[in-house]
Amino acid sequence: MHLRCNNRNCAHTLDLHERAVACPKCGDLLEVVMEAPKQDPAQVKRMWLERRMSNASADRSGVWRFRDLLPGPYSLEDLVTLSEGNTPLVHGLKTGKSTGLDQLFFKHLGWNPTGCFKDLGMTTGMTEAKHVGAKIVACASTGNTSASLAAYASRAGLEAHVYLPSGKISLNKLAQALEFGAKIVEVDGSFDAALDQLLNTKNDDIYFLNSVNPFRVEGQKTVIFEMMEQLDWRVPDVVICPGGNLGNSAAFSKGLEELKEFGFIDRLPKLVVVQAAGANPFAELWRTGADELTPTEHPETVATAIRIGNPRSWRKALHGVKMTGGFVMEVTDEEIGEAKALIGLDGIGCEPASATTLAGLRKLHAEGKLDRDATVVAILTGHALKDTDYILKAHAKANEARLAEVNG
Ligand SMILES: Cc1ncc(COP(=O)(O)O)c(C=O)c1O
Repeated sequence: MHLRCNNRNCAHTLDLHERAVACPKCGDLLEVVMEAPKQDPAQVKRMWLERRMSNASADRSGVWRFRDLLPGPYSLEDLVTLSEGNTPLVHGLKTGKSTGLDQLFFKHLGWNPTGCFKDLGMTTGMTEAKHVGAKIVACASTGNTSASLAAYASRAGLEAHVYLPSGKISLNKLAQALEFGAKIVEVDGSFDAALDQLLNTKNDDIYFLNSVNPFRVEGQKTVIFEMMEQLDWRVPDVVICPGGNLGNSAAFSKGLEELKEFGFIDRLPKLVVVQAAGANPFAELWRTGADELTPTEHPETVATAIRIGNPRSWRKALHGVKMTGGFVMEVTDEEIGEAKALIGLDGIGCEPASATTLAGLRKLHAEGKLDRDATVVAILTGHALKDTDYILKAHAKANEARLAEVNG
């Protein structure tokens, strides 16, 4: 197991535990090259299931339960875990009707310890940070990464610095970072400016934990393992997820590729990535077929978690979309709002960025592009309570409209 440059023309390799986020030769992102488990896939699947019955701390984690396909080995006592993962696949009822799908499932990653999918990559990233002796961990964030980093840093006994676009994140997420004891650095501008500022900080004591960190990707890919287990290893037709910095899409691609390569599954679901129309550089790249991504200079969307103009993991995500025969699309803020309301009425709820998935499916349904018999898994990335301001404003608006109707 080692690190390798993601640029296939470079393919420079490093030791697994070398402290680098980018390739020292060409600057591209790094990835962990995984080896096939020693046991055959059927045995490994059985072992993963058996661990669900165990009360050992490593097995209670819905990430570390899959440690046969994760970096390591770490001593199990050293894992920085909050029993993350173990999130359900929830059947979509009203949402299913609205998309004409009988087999629509939501994989709700918002039901993680800090209310967001970030915990899945943070447990692996923070474990590695501790392993290499880091003292300070840091990230730039649209809110959720900072909340997760702050929580896991506290567990690990490390100092957390979070770089946030000033006034541009949900207060609930800011409150979480404060609650978990992070040092907040406010940056004028967007998430992209915050990430640039952090990456230009010359402090060798800082260990970077944005999703470009290959160890974050490793934990995040276990979403695919858990989803496949929950579907009794019947491969769905479509996995659809929101796209911001594209860490998730990159991680899901890696998870799928490894499962296929190591003989756990024999085909791949289409990976569909949905962006908000005001922050859509990846959708534009897909539409135009360009070779390089052109960043969106002033990203704008109500889905603040994906208000990102320069997604760093676009090459990895593009590889996954192409490999699976999937595609990239965009939806408007209005479509996101309608979809979010429907997910709420299904008793599930999610934050605005997550609702891009249902918005995308509704759009595809309206265009006659969804097969009723398809099994579709929509990834919900954040909990409804992550952005209560959005909900209260939306309902105040709806109430005003109702009042206007009543008063003629
Ligand atoms: C709730 C939520 N959904 C989606 C995303 C986008 O994920 P990614 O950056 O991995 O594309 C984020 C990123 O912060 C998020 O917080």
